Amino acid sequence: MMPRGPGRLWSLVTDAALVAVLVTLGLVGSVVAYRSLAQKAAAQQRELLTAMGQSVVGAFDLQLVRAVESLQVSGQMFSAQGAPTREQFARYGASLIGESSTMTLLEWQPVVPHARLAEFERRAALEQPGYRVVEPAPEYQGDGFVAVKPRDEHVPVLYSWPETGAALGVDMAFDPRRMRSKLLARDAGSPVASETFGLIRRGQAGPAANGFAVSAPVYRTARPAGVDARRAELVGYVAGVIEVPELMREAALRADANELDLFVFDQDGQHRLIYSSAGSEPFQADAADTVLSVDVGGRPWQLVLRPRPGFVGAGQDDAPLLALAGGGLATLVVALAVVRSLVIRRRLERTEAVLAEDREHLTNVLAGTAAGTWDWRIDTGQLVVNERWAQMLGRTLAELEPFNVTTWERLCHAGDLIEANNALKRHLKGDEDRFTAEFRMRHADGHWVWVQSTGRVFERDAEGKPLRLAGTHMDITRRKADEQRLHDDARALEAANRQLRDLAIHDALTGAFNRRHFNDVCLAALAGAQRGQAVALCMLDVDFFKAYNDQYGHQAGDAVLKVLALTLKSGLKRSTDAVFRLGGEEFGVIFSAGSAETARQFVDQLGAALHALALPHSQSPMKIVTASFGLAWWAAPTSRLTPEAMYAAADAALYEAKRNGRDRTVMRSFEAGEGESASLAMVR
Ligand SMILES: Nc1nc2c(ncn2[C@@H]2O[C@H](COP(=O)(O)OP(=O)(O)OP(=O)(O)O)[C@@H](O)[C@H]2O)c(=O)[nH]1
Repeated sequence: MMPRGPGRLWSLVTDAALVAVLVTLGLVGSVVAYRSLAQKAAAQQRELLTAMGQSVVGAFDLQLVRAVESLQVSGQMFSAQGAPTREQFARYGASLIGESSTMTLLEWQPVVPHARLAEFERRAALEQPGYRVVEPAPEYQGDGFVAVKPRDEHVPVLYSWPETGAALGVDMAFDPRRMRSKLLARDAGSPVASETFGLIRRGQAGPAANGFAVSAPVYRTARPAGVDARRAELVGYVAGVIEVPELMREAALRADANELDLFVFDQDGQHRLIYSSAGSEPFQADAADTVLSVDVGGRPWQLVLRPRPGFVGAGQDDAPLLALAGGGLATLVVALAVVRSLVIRRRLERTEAVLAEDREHLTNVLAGTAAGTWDWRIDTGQLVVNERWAQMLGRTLAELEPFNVTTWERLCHAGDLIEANNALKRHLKGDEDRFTAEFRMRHADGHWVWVQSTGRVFERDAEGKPLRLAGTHMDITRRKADEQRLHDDARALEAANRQLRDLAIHDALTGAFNRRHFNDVCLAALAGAQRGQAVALCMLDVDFFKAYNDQYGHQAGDAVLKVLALTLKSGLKRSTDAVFRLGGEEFGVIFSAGSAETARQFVDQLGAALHALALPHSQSPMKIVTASFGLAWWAAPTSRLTPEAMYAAADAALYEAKRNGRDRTVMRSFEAGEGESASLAMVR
C-alpha cells in the first residue's frame, strides 16, 4: 500500500534527501576531480614552462659563458704577455669576435693615471691620429664629447675591434656605474659584467643600443694573488661589449616559437627591466609567469616567461574543465535517472494501491454475492477457482485436486455440457460480448446444482487469439426451481383454462359442442363458404324419445344421447366438420359437401350408422332408436346468410321429416344465393 499522510511526506523527504546527497556527492566529486586535474595541469604547465625557460636560457647562456671565458683567457693572456699593441689586439679581436657573435666589440681599456694622461694621448695619437681621451657631454645623445675631466685614473678605450663605431678615446671612468663592474673585476681577478646602459658608439647618432660590458682585468704579472696585489698590478681591462637585443635574439625566437613572451630583469640593485619581447608594454606580474635566474658574468639576471593565449601547453587546461563538465553532466544524468525511477516507483505504488483497493472491493463484492470465481488459461487448460466455487458443490478445493478444466467437464451435467461449450465458442469467436451459460453440476451428496456461469476473455495474443478468460459461478438452483414451479403452474393454468373453454363450448353430457358454440362455428363455416365453398347444416331429433325415457328411464335416455353423439362424431369427414347438441334430444351437424348429392349421402350414412346400432325402442314403431334429419345445403352462400337463417332452414326441413313420419331425411338445397332451388326432398 502507498504510504499516506505523514508516512508519505516522510517518504518524499527521504527521496528528496537521496537525490540531494547524490547531486552533492556528484558535484563535490566533479569539483575535486577538476581541482586535482587543474593542479596537475598547472604543475605540468609549470614543468613545461621551466623546461622551455631552460631552453630559452640555453640559447644565450652558453655563448655568454664562452664570451666570459674568452675574456678571462684574454685577460690572463695579456697579463702574462704585457699590454697588447694595436696590431696584436686587432688580430686577437678579429679571431675572438669572429668566434663569438655575442660580443659586438672587444676593447682594450688601459688604466692611465691622470699625471700621465698627456703622455698617453701623445703616444696614442702617433698610432691613431687625432686620438684624444674624452667623455660624453652631459647632453650626450650618441654624439657630443667633451675633454675629459681630471680624475685620479682614466680608463680610456685605446683599441677596439672592430674600430667602426667603437668608443675610442672615451674614458670609462666618467661613469661610476661602468667603473663598478671593472673595479669588482680588478679585485676578483676575473671578468665581471656591468649593468646595462646605453652603449656609447662614436660616430653613430641616434638612440644608443642597450647593452653591457664584461670587463676582464689585465695585470702586469700573471695571476697576482690578493686584492692589494691586483690593485697594484692592474694595467687595464679587456672589455667585451654585448648588446642585449643581440644577446637575446635567439632566446626571443625560441620563446616566440613556443608562444611565450620573454622579459629580462637585472636584479643587482634595483629590479630593472632590460629586455622585453612584448614591445613597450609596461610589465605587470602575472600568476602564469615562470621565473628563472641566470648568472650573467657575475650579475644576477631574472628571466620571466609568460605564456601567450596560443601557448602550446594551454590546451591541457581543457581536461579539468571537461572533467568538471563531464562530472556535472554525469551527476545530472544520474540525478535525473534516480528522480525518474523514484517517479516510476511512486506511480507503481499508486497503481498498487488502486489495485489493492479494487481487489478488496472485488473480494467484498464477491463475498456479498456468494459468487465462485474462475480463471482459465485456454492454452494450458489450467483452471484456477476460489474456495466458494468448490463450496457451491459441497466440496473443498483440496478434494478436487488435481484441478484443471476437465474437472469442470467431469462435474458438469452431460445434457448441459454441449450448450455450455457452444456458448463458450460463440464468445471466443466474438459473436457474443460475454460468455453466459446455465448448467447443472454434481453436488457431493449426489444432487444437481444449477450454476450460472458468466465471464469474458481478458487476455489475447498479438493476433487477437484469446489466451485467458475469467468469470463467476452463481448458484441458481433456487431460481431454477422457482422457474420450474412457475412453468408448471402456467401449464396447469393453461390446462384449466382450456378445460373451462371446453366446458363453455361443449355439452357436458355428450361432449358435443353446445348451442352457444353453434353460432361461432356457423360463422367460421360461412367465412370459408364465402371463399366459394358449399356449406351444409343437418339437424336431427330422436324419434319418440319421451316414450323412450318413459320406457327405459332417463339415464338410459342419456346413454342413448351419448351414443348418438359418438356415432355422429365418428361419421365426420373433415376437421372443420362439427357436431352440436342444440337442445334436449336435438343435434346439429355442420359439414362441408361439394354437392347436394354428397351432402345427402353423408346424412344417409349418419342415419345408417344409427340404424346399425339397433338400440331397442319398444315404444317406437321402428322398434329401434331412430332419428329424423333435416338437411339444408347451400351451393354458394352469400354474406347475407346467417347462422340463424341456416338454423331455420334446417329446422324447417327437420320439421318436415317429423311430419312426414320420422326416421327419414328431408333436404333443402340452395343452388344459388339464398333462394331455395330444390323443394323438400324426402330421402328416406
Ligand atoms: N333422458 C333424457 N331425456 C331428455 C333429455 N332432454 C329432453 N329429454 C326428453 O325428451 C323428450 C322429448 O319429447 P318430445 O319433445 O315430446 O318428443 P318425442 O317424444 O321424442 O316425440 P317426437 O320428437 O315427436 O318423435 C322429453 O320427454 C324430454 O324429457 C335428456 O337430456 N335426457
